[in-house]
Amino acid sequence: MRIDVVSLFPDFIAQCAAFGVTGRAVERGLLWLHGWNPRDYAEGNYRKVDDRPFGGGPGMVMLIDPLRNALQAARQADPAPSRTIYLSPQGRPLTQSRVRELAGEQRLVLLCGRYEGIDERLVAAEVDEEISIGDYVLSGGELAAAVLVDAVTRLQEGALNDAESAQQDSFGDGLLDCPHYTRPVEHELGAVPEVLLSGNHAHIAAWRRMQSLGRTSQRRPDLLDEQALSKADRKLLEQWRVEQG
Ligand SMILES: COc1ccccc1CNc1ccc(C(N)=O)cn1
Repeated sequence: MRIDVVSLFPDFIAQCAAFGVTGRAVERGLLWLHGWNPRDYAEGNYRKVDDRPFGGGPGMVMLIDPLRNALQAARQADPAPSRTIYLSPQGRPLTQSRVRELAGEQRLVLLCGRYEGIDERLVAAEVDEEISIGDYVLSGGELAAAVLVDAVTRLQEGALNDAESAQQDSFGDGLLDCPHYTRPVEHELGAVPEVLLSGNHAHIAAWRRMQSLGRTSQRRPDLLDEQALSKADRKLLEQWRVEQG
């Protein structure tokens, strides 16, 4: 997958992606990242990229033309069609199911705003969709873009090894993950749940599913509402609630 990022800090995303799973994906040629700086496409010797907001108010707004020129340069850099996404608090909340859809695209062009945002005429004319990574305000869209890059890269074929993709699946099933434990068995902070030491894989799988269901019902009941629970799941959840007391 090729991802072009239009940002005043074009190397930001590439540096975020340079580690771990995404770094490996870049090395394996599964992810191709390129940054485009609107300042390189700005007029005048001050290379102006922002200006005062019409109607008054604090802060600055990003100008149309430097962004538009950078977006066009990014799109023209590769013949494959691309989808332009603007990361903003006004966007549609990003979910794993949306990540799965975007991971299937050949190309994404990510537009990162700074200051108070971007002239709305550019958004209306050049943006295919606005996405928010959560209900909070950041100093720029770059961190949100880096989150999206990470999430879609993990789903590229060959990006994860077997253990990592199994982990991804346990999250991807729409429930919160179960608790995890490792050595030592005994610790001043407590012991490891017996079932995990039993070697009984059916019991372990049932316990993990029960923990995922219980945690989801306790912490994110909204996610549970979306799940059509099987009879077995409802039984496990009931058992978890009894054990919780
Ligand atoms: C004041 O900042 C802006 C105002 C308008 C647009 C973009 C920005 C850049 N900041 C962002 C970007 C994305 C998210 C998110 N929740 O996805 C949060 N902040």
